[in-house]
Amino acid sequence: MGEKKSYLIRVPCSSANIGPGFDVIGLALSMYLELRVTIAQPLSSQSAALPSVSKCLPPSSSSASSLNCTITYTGVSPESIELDAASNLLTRSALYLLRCHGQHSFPHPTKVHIHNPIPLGRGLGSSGAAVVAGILLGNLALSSHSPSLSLPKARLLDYCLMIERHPDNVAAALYGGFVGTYLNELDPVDMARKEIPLSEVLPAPAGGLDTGLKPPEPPRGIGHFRRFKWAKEIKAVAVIPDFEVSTAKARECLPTLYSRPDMIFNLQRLALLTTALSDSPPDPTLIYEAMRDKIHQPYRSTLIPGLTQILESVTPATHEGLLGICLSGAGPTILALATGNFEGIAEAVMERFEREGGGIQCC
Ligand SMILES: Nc1ncnc2c1ncn2[C@@H]1O[C@H](COP(=O)(O)OP(=O)(O)OP(=O)(O)O)[C@@H](O)[C@H]1O
Ligand SMILES: N[C@@H](CCO)C(=O)O
Repeated sequence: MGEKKSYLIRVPCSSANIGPGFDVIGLALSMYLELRVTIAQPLSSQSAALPSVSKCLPPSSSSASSLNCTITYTGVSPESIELDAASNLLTRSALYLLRCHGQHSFPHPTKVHIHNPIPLGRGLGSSGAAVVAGILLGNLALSSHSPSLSLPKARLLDYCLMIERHPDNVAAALYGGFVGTYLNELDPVDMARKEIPLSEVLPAPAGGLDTGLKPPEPPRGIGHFRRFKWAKEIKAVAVIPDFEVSTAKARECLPTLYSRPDMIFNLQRLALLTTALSDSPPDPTLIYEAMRDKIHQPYRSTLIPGLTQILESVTPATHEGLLGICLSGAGPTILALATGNFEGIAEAVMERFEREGGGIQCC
């Protein structure tokens, strides 16, 4: 084993759905999960041209080495983040990719410092960012052994989609920008492979060398994305309530069947929304209407006190600069798109959370 090389992996948080685009639309925002990674290089690959990294941040907490990988962490909710590589979502995602390629642990020694400002379980794609960062880490570890093994982004998206099974957050996190996504209709064999229980793709904890088992590889081309244009005047304001809503719970409260009028309501708006958000100057009347939704927000209001009142009362007519407003991802964060008056809009949402939501504070 020769020298060590350092790398920086930076993945944005994201807001999914943007109203009517449930499981379709993702918007990357400017808050980043960062990994500072040091991997020992086999002598044969020392000459490979790879990104460099600046100094690591001082760790707040660290783990003993597991599966050849030591994790340190700074950022939000340190008490909720596993520091054992066999249990941490990020390193388990990396191990999934490595094990599909016959490597059962990280190159010895691998050090990963995670700096995470993305609040967990608030609808800002923390898990999507963690999965994308983990798959990028796995790809880095794989290519450190043999640069020719490095996988293209489209294939990395397949790996991400085996773990986080809706494409909106992971596509925005992996590619950046404002994206539309779909899942392909796969042939029956590949479809069955895609539906393999998550516990088999990502066992928790991930076993050590002794498991010897190869996990199910992703079918090729599970999902596809397209980046849309975004009008430069439009900025995002995220109001983050001080409580968590797990995405799993927020999906359980949705119906399995929808009425034709509700589906048509969403399709009509979604068809206009992506263009409306690229138009300069933006049209508040069109965007506010195009961000309305009938297939997830009304059901999620049971988990998020005050949601309905906020969406109905904070409008372009009442708040100058506002274009549209929606639940961010599975919530509870509220996402407002605006051209100005950002603080006034944020204060109005916070005030209504406190009043209508029985004293909910925002952080
Ligand atoms: N950096 C991280 N390291 C380890 N685990 C993480 C990390 N980020 C998120 N997680 C895991 O993901 C969970 C949150 O995922 P969840 O899908 O419920 O919400 P979210 O991704 O923040 O919101 P949304 O999917 O609505 O945008 C956390 O409770 C934690 O278990
Ligand atoms: N589209 C997903 C995003 C959250 O991860 C949902 O709303 O459940």
